[in-house]
Amino acid sequence: MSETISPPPHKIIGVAVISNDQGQILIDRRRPEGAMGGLWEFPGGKIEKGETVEECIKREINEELGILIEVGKHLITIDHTYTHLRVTLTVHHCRHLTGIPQPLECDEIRWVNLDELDRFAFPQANIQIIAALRESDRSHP
Ligand SMILES: Nc1nc2c([nH]c(=O)n2[C@H]2C[C@H](O)[C@@H](COP(=O)(O)OP(=O)(O)OP(=O)(O)O)O2)c(=O)[nH]1
Ligand SMILES: [Mg+2]
Repeated sequence: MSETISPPPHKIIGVAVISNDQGQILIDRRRPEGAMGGLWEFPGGKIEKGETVEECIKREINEELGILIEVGKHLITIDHTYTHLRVTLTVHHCRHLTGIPQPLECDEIRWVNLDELDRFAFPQANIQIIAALRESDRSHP
């Protein structure tokens, strides 16, 4: 009998690093159940058919947090393979426009300063996002 090895599922995700006028960044805590439960992340979700990454990010942020944002420059794209899952995270800088963020699909939301990010537990792939964010902050604070 032969066994076939299938590759892990691959999720293509648009991710927002949302800044406010105080220079803080919005992070959310994933619900305790399910994959990466309880870890903090930058809000975002799966790109739907026919959608650009910018459209996806805007839609997901409105669905998950009930706010409007402006999607700005591309920050970084990360391809990361977890034990049973591969993710491609396309991350954009975004600016908060209107609405108070609500935890509609997550456990908790916080506005944090860049130097506070180390206090929160993120998925492995986010190490590169946070490094890129610090780098971009150094070059244009
Ligand atoms: N939104 C977001 N997802 C991240 C980050 N880092 C990271 O590894 N991921 C992973 C976690 C998830 O597997 C995937 C995001 O997919 P998703 O939010 O659409 O899906 P999910 O797993 O929460 O839930 P589901 O809709 O598949 O049931 O990307 C991050 O900073 N933000
Ligand atoms: Mg999501």
